[in-house]
Amino acid sequence: MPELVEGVVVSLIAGYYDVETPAGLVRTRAKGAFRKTKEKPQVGDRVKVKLDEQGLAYLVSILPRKNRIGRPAVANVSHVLLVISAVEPDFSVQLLDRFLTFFSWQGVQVTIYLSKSDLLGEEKLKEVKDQLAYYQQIGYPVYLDRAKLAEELPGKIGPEDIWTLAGQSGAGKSTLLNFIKEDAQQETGAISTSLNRGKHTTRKVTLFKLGEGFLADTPGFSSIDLTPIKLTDLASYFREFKALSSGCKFRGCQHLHEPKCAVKDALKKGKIAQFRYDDYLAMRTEIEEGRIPEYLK
Ligand SMILES: Nc1nc2c(ncn2[C@@H]2O[C@H](COP(=O)(O)OP(=O)(O)OP(=O)(O)O)[C@@H](O)[C@H]2O)c(=O)[nH]1
Ligand SMILES: [Zn+2]
Repeated sequence: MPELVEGVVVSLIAGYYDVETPAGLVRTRAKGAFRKTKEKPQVGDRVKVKLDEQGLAYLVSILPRKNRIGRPAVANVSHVLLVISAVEPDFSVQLLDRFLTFFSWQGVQVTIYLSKSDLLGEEKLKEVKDQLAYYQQIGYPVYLDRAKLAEELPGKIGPEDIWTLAGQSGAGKSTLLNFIKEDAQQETGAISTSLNRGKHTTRKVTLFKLGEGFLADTPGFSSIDLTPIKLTDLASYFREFKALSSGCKFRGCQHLHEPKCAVKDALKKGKIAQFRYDDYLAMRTEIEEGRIPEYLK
């Protein structure tokens, strides 16, 4: 009786799929019949693997995919570590809001890391910190300290979780990834083999074990496209709006000119930041007109 096990595709190498299973890492080939179908297994896919009597392993099916994001693409991303720089490129809540909205739409949770805070003067840094405090308050974990992030990250990655990095070009994704990998390597010698393998496949993506799940071993991605978002859904991706929307008089309230709107009420009282609301309006226009800002391309 051939044995069927479930696992996660952690890398693609010359026609082979390496699958992490409860029994360890298994190098598999896609089954002939399955290869003919259009669907190709991707890194991050949960798959079923059949082990035959000769000890050969075949990837026989892909379980339903939750999402597929980034370049190179990773399937089933559960969390993004969003790197946003204090300078070069300059910190901007507009940029941050667009990333957060995109990931919310994709059903991905976000942890924010502010890079290059060392390059900012005290006064400017305080401004940025104040703005980030708002995001923390609405539920996004925020880190400014790289060492603290690297230390706490493994504990945040639960079983089945797949994390990847994202952020604007030059934000510091590679720098952070290298730091995290070094830190992880010092903690556990066990993952060093998969880390080394990753080094030779920089254009491809590899998942390495971190915490109880995985972190993608690539600098992640910098471009996102918001234009496919349905306009009437946009407000639901602003988490503090969503939390309040049950208090709006109208179901499906877009928080524009509707009477008795809980979101506009909170805005007036200063509970919702004006910059968030302004961004909501700006993004509505962008989606309506089908254009996205230059820095997101
Ligand atoms: N001072 C300082 N410099 C940093 C920090 N993080 C990154 N840098 C520098 O910022 C530059 C860009 O960093 P990368 O890590 O290459 O940025 P990236 O996000 O991977 O960029 P892309 O590959 O273009 O997407 C490099 O010169 C880094 O050395 C930081 O926390 N402080
Ligand atoms: Zn409303």
